[in-house]
Amino acid sequence: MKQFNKEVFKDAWHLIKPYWVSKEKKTAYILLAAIIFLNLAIVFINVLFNLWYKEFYNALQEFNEKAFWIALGQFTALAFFYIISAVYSLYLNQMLQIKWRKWLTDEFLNKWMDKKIYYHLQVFNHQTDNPDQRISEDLNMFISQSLGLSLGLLSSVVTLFSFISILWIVSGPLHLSVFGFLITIPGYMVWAALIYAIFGTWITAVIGRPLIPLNFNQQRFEADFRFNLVRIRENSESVALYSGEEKEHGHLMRKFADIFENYWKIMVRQKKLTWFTSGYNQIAIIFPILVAAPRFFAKKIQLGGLMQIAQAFGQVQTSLSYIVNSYTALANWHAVADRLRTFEHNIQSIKALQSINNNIKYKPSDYLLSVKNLSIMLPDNKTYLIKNLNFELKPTQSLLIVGPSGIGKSTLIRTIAGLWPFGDGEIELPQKEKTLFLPQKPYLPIGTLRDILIYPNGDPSTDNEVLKELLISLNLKYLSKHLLDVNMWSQVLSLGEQQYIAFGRIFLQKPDWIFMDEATSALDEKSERLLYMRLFKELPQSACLSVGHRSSLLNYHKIKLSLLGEGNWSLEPIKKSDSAKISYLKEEFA
Ligand SMILES: Nc1ncnc2c1ncn2[C@@H]1O[C@H](COP(=O)(O)OP(=O)(O)OP(=O)(O)O)[C@@H](O)[C@H]1O
Repeated sequence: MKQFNKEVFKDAWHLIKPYWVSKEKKTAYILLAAIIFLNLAIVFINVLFNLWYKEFYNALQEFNEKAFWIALGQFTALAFFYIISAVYSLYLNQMLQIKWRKWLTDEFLNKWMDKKIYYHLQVFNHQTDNPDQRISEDLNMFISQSLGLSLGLLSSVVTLFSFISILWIVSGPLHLSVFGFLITIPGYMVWAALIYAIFGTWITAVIGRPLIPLNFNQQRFEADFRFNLVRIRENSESVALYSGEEKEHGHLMRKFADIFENYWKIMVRQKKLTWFTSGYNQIAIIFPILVAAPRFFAKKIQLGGLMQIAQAFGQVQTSLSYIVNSYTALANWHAVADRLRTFEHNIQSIKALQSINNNIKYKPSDYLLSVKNLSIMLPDNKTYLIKNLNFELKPTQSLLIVGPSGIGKSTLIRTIAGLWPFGDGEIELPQKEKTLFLPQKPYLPIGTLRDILIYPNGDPSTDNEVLKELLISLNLKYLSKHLLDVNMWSQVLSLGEQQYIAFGRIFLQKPDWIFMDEATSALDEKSERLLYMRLFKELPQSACLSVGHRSSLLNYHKIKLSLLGEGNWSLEPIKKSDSAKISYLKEEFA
């Protein structure tokens, strides 16, 4: 963790400021003003309570029943306003927190999603650990702590100054005789409170300081453990097939051992701290009475005065302790702000890398995909996957990219999609809405099959019957009954079924340009054939670019682009002999 310095506050200000100058600033300022007002009202009511203490206990001491009932009436009124202020101060505080959090979450999601940064964070190897934790927990903590700390400090400072003056007035001077000299300490209870609070909070800080890094680590270990559990859930089938339970169990318990060890240290430290703080708090009840007792027994103050002193002392000591203790909260707040700023910095450096690595020029085109002098490299910007590639693809045409594993076929598709920035050349590409990219493992968002089929560019008003018919035509009749069931479909459906669904998206969304990266690899050859035939029948005008290893794919494409390694490639029409079966297949389908 960094030391506290100007940079820390500058960083935090960077995170705080945007909301307070945003479109929502008016509501935010109104809420903040109301919360500050209510907090100050609470301090004021506490001051009135302090005066009340005097009246009430004096009435008791003097057996004055009338004054007793008047004091009870005053108490009821004060308590009434106190309760209203406390309830609305918390309510409005939470309202401001959630509004601020909503706004900031939206901002962070924008930054993370913008220009495919979430993807490039991984490609450029600028991984930020657990971005999910940063966007959910850290933002939440940052906002609640920023508000909590600043409002808490404000209340404590105002309380401190209000009660120090009261304590000064009610405590009176203390006359001491030291070695024959008469020493007078004016407002001696104020000094007693100061010494007590500073001594107490200093010891608390010494004992409690190691808790700061321990709590910081605990959060990290918990997030790590959770992440590993989620990975098993997402890969449950593979783990089950490998019967990897024992290994996974061992791995998870090793991760949990970090939590356990760290928590043990927290426990031990917390125990030491509780020994001290509970003693300190107990003594705080009796300490002011002890210190003020000599003046009470000397009949210089009444019972009411004694109770008033005790209460004012408590307020001064609590607010002082809060101020001194806030450094713990500040350290936590600092850690959270630091994590959020690192995340933002990483996003910024990705943007910078994106603008450095932008030698591939993308131009919009209506009628063709054109690749000119395209070279593609690995992220080291030295190793060529493809050198000076040139080809064109027009509507109705089909191109098949072939080559050994790891040669760069998917990377070419990524480059055409604008995801891979390492290289140079020129790509003319139809608009995004007219294209559909199908990866080998289709992405099925969590939701209904309806949501999945219309993802990403489908018409949201598509009739359910149309979607059911589509599923039936894809040999997925049994799924048509579950069109509106929410499920983690990517874990329920076989990979082949998922590839069928991905084709369903093509038939539904009818893109003019279809890019398929081994999109039929999990299907049997007959299914593959039927899907391609249906594609040519229903979307005769569309252009299709596929990547694949299977020779059967030659039947469905007119041009072959072979990647040969070290950047070399060849482009040739697919010979009739290669695709001899195609006319027969067409007939079969018709
Ligand atoms: N994010 C990345 N960082 C570094 N190297 C990468 C990254 N993604 C891919 N590569 C490398 O780029 C090369 C080409 O990968 P690509 O996925 O394009 O191969 P492919 O021809 O599609 O292989 P396959 O047929 O197995 O799918 C591989 O050597 C791979 O390791």
